[in-house]
Amino acid sequence: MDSGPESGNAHVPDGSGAGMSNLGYDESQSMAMDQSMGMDSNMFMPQQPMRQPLDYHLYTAPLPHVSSNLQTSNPLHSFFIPDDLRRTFQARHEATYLPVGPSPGIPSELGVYHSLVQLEGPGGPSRVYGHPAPVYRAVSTVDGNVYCLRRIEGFKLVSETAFQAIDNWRRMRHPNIVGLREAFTTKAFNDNSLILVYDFHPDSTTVYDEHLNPDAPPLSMGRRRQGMPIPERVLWSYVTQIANALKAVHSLNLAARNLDPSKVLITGKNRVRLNGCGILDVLAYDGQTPMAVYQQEDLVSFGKLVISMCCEFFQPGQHPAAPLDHIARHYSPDVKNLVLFLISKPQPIKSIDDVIRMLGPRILNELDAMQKFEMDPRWSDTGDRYILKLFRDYVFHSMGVDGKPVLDLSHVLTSLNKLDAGLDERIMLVSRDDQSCLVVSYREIKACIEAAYGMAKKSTAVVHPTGIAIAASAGSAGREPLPHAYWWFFQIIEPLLTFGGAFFAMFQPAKYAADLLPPEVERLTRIMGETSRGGS
Ligand SMILES: Nc1ncnc2c1ncn2[C@@H]1O[C@H](COP(=O)(O)OP(=O)(O)OP(=O)(O)O)[C@@H](O)[C@H]1O
Repeated sequence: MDSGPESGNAHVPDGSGAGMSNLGYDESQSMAMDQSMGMDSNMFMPQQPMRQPLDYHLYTAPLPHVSSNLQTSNPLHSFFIPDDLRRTFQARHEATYLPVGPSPGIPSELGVYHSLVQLEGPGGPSRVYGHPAPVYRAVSTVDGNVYCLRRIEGFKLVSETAFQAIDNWRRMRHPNIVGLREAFTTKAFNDNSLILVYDFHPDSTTVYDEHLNPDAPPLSMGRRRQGMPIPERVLWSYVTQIANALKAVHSLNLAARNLDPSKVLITGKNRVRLNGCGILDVLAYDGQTPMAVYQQEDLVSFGKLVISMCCEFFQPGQHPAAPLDHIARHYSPDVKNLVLFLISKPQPIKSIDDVIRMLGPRILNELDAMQKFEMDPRWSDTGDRYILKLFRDYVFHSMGVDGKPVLDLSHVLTSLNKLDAGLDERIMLVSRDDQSCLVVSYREIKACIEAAYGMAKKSTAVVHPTGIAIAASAGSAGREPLPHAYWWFFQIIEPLLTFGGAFFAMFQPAKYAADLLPPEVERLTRIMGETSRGGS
């Protein structure tokens, strides 16, 4: 493993470079210029480049809505990603890659992690864990990804068996739980610390900070916190997602044990995830209490969490009469019934399944809100789309003779260029199960893409005006070098080809774009742009 801050930082350009280019700063070019002029860049440039804030005001606001405009008239702004979406990505990129100078007391390396940055200023002991529990952002040398490190200060491990639940937590992959990667102890901070490594969710906040904490730090880009009261619709959305997470946790014979507003992370619009899972399994390990006891405690804590989300005045330990009265006056009777069920004594025992049964129709609402479309699994297996699906595999998912994936950018570029030219050259497309085989020309594939794109344009403009913005930016052939435009096209339709579905009727740009524009895609796109400019 590398040691010392210098070699540790050698990994940073892989991740932070992507971020820097987003910020409009190309460090490599200026370095190259300095070197070609025989100068030592360190003489003239600070090691850490000064970062200029982005000129957010330069992004155009949406044009005024004109109701008489025909849907087909393609207003100018429909060709660009909506500004709020762009700002969200920008904020996430900054939160992930913004370089920060060395901080006192923070080691430059910690196991396979380097470039540690503390996410919040030093605080006192955590309300949930009893120990100071700062959170750091760090880059892994193993995969180059950014992770979130939770450090429990001043914790001395007495028995290795305290780690036995960690393996189960590591297996947990759930959309409403922050994934735990690993846990270890360290003396790198000059004390005994426990470190738990979680997935990093940039620009996230907690339910406590978003709704309950009047002194919460400001959000990025001047966004306002929602504060209290939490609208009933949002409350049910949170409750459904937390119940969903608890169901998964209890099914794996685990217990969350830290249901608290500060341990529910908001990682997107109304998307919540249980955070800090597994910490109390190590911290408060006794090796005797059966998991069922902790699971019953989870349900009571869940009830208290719902009360906290309804009444800001609720304090742990307070008698529930006043909060329940408040809930009865401000929310529908179902909320009060749910809370009463959760905090009352079990007879003989209650389970998360009972809660899910009580939520019944609310779960359907949540499902509706998340997937306002009819899934048609055969959509991508029929008609022109099937050819596109096979062509997508041919271009981007090549396999070697040994069955292993091969990433060959020249093959990608050549294929996209031929596609752009609409050559009569024929290629053989084979499905992944080797059961179908089609021989088609680039000209025919091009016609399929144009038909699919035209359909997307027509339908998304009617159903979701911003959908067309994504689709249009995917295929903005006039503004990008053409292979580049096709690249984007495939990035956008990738999940649609994979999952099927009447996507034209339900195109959810925020949902897809959030999944589709990760830094890796951006990095690859840049590489492609550079390769094609280099004339390969
Ligand atoms: N997995 C994560 N990814 C990204 N950011 C995270 C992650 N976990 C926590 N954070 C950030 O760290 C901040 C602090 O989280 P933490 O759980 O310490 O809350 P807290 O209110 O300080 O609670 P406590 O009283 O336990 O210290 C959160 O607001 C969030 O911005």
